[in-house]
Amino acid sequence: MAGWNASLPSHCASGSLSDVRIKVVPSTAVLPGRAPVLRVPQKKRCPTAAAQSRDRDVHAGAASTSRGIEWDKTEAGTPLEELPEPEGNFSLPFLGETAEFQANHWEWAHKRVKKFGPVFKSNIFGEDVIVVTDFIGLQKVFGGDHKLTQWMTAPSLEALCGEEMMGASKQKESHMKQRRQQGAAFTPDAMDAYLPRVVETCEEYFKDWSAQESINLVPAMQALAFDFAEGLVVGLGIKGEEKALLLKKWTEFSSNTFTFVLDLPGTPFNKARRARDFILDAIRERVAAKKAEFEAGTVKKDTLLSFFASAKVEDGEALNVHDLSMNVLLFMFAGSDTSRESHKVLLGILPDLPPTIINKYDTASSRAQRRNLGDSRYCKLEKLREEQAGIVARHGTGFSRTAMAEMRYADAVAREVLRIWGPAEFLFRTVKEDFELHGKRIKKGAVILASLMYAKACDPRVSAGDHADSALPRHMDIGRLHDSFKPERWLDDSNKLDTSALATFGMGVHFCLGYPLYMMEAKVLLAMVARDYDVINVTGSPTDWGISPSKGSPASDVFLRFKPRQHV
Ligand code: HEM
Repeated sequence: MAGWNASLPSHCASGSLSDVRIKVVPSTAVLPGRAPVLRVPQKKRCPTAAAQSRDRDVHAGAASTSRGIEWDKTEAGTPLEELPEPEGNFSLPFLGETAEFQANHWEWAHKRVKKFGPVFKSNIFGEDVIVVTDFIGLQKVFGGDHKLTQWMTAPSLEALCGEEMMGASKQKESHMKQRRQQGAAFTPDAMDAYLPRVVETCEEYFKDWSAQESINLVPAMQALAFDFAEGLVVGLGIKGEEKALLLKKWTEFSSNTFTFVLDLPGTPFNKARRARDFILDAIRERVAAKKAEFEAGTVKKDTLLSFFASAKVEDGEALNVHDLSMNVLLFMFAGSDTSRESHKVLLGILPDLPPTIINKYDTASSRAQRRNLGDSRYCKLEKLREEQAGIVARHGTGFSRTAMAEMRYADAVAREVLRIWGPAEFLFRTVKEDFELHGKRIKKGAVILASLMYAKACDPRVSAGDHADSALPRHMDIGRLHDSFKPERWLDDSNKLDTSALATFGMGVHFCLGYPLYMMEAKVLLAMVARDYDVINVTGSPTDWGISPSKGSPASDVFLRFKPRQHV
């Protein structure tokens, strides 16, 4: 869901922050293998130990996420009241720095980090915010969730998705309970149950795409992500006009969720509210049927809804049809826009993958052959193909938990795409208690804008200093895949890269529940391309991905051709 998290939609540009606050939803349950874990230290340490640990953290960067952080309120033993507040400017009255921030998030942050350090003040969307730009800050902010900080979202999203449900994310007890319940839909067994549908959906789309001369990337990914979300969350099984109408209503809903809460005919909020009601009507019967199936003991657990219906009852509290419907709405919202944005880049960059990933095929003669062919637009997927060839030889062409687990290179490709161009650029929190960050006092009541994107840009595990002179460092530059795109870094344990390095799925207790589901979709997509297709960019010009993931990316239409090839 593009709105759960990070990047603000452009139509929110001029509102006040209280009208556009980012979203996010519920849940703790079963997190994927190397999800970032934030541990609370047992006791406060002396200033020297704290300083040494800080140095270690600076050098280890986000790697420290995986072994826990120190989020005592004061780091150096100085009383909080004596610490200075972060520096920064508010720029123009009312407008603050919104325009500069929106024009280019990288440059805006980079200039200020150089001047004020990694935590600074700004004014965005009419509100004073404290901007946090490095992993140490992210660890403190997200590690402090429910204690130092509190999750926040836009009032409009809260109104549309149910205040009781959204409000649960703000309080520790209700959030943890919600997360336990919802987490039942994201266990490895649940993932097994979703896999056939993911495979079937991908097969249908590839069949359709390969029958066409070319597909327009953005609308194609919109349809695919909606099908994934609808099919996996609720499983209506609708086709044709009925599905097209639901997608239309879904688009009306999701593109108008961050707005002023003004329910008058013609307002964006009104459009979103009406679309929401249409969707709830469309799913209500299905939801009621699933609940009845569960009560009769005949439920087949193959969608998130079926797990929610079961888990809630197993937890001692049966969810009624309305609550289940709101869960469905929320999870479709959480999963569809974010996945759409990510799949778009995942498939969109394939024709431009650099030969550096080719491995043993990247010989002098193959390079010469490519030069002779003179067609640099042909997708260079050899290393992925090689991995798939091995998996098919060992497990056959079907997809199983074991086969998926062996797709390590596909996993690394998906991660590397998200690291460079993850859809969640930033998240918001409110401050519950004063605390110290980088020697500054962060005061209760402040609003924090945590820049996931900038933190990734200066991640010392990846950056190796190439961030010093340029706002957009080479390792994050999607326009220079030869320099930036290195899936191999995820396979080398000495890099200490864990899921925190993606940042785009958040961190700590609100870490994205849908992460394993997204990765499953991404790996099946990559596996099918690698096995069966050449991907050719037929746009006529190289893809311009734009300034940042949330800024109308790609900048113009991209047309891809999926050309069937010989089986590996
Ligand atoms: C590439 C795809 C995705 C991205 C980039 C993404 C990003 C995020 C981020 C950044 C957060 C944390 C927000 C915060 O801490 O304020 C989050 C939370 C969440 N995401 Fe995702 N998400 C993706 C896919 C999904 C999918 C497919 C689902 C489910 C179908 C999902 C469900 C959730 C839920 C339920 C939460 C709330 C967890 C909590 O608050 O405890 N996400 N997501």
